[in-house]
Amino acid sequence: MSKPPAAPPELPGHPHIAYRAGDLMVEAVPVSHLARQFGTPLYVYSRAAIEQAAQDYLAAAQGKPVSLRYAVKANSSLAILQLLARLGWGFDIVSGGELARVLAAGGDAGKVVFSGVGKLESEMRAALRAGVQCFNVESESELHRLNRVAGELGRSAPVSLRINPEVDARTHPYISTGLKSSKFGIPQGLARKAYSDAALLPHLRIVGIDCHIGSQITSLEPYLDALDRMLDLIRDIEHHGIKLEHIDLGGGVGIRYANEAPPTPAAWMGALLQRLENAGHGHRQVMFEPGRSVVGNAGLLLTEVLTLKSSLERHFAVTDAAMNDLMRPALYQAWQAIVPATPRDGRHARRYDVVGPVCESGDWLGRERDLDLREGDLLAVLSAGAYGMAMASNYNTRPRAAEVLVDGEQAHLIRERETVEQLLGNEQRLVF
Ligand SMILES: Cc1ncc(COP(=O)(O)O)c(C=O)c1O
Ligand SMILES: N[C@@H](CCCC[NH3+])C(=O)O
Repeated sequence: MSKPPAAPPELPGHPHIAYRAGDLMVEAVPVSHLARQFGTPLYVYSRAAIEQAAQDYLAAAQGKPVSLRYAVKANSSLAILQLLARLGWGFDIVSGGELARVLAAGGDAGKVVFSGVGKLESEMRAALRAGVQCFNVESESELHRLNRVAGELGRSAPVSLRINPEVDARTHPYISTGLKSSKFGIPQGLARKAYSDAALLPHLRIVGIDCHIGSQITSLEPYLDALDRMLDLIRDIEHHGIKLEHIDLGGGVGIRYANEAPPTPAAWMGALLQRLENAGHGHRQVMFEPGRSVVGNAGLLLTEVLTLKSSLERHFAVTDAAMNDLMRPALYQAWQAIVPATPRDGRHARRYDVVGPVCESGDWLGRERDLDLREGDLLAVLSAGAYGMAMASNYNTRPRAAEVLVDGEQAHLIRERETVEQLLGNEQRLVF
């Protein structure tokens, strides 16, 4: 007698991604259909999940002096930027390339903040010409450079200074940005001098203050600590006659990859706004730059199992997706759920390392995962909507994956799979 199939896993924290009748579905589309139609590896996003996450933030901001600026670096696909622009979001960019994407997606330059620790003069010029809302400036040197570039263009550059509040965000060290040892921002102790200097530069207009302490933060305390430090600084700076129109508190809340229980955008934003109000700053314009929490759990990476093999010690499932497609596991030892598109009955389950074909021992997507697999099966790496495709590379001359946006029963190809010809086409051969 055959064993009844095991119940498919629940996928908490992944709205619009669920098993139905034994198949993993994104909205109304089984991912197995997508693999057949578009091939693998394939990034798949749910439009409804993105819009729901974006609406959760908008609802939390409703009626409050809050501006939302999506961090383009999390997922910069034009179609996704379009969805957010249509909902009225502005954007947080870190390069001229991201500015070009925002403009191509119909984003409003007047709602763009330009972050980043090393802006090129050409990027400054492009941003000034486009009329961005402000530059988040990270050093004295950048203040002077921006002042000169703005002067040459006959413009005035709106600036907010990014301060390093020196709090431990208690996240992965590579994605902590507010530590004393971090390259980001102006140290707290030098902030007042930087503001006084900026006030004297004729082509700059001070509009705000900014901080960002890191990403994938799942508790409120580090944000509240950072806010308290920023409020102390604001008092000090304003006491010296400099007016600040807005305070930018950086990226959004963390997401559920495994068992994390991050606050909802409403709870998170509510706590920060409450703190501001209690400190007598309730009137102040506040900006947030969420990325991961808008798109992270709205996307998955679909991959086919190419080969099953075993060593004396371990079982390996070699997939057609690799670290060049999804870098987070290799770079941060990040854990992301890996689930089958069509679960089997579990009788042949083994503990697998799910690895890619790239020639690096660090090329793994997940380690020690209990899966019942055959070659040719499809797996989905969940929570891959943020910092997935955006960080993909061509290492090993592997073309980057295609991307599909599911909308109800429809699947729209929003980026074609790269071809090897395209990759080679960028290069020049030597002529002997
Ligand atoms: C300056 C800045 N703003 C916003 C973000 C987005 O953060 P998250 O994706 O955690 O919301 C980042 C990334 O950490 C960032 O560096
Ligand atoms: N790439 C990181 C987040 C980077 C945040 C940018 N400051 C991640 O995947 O978690």
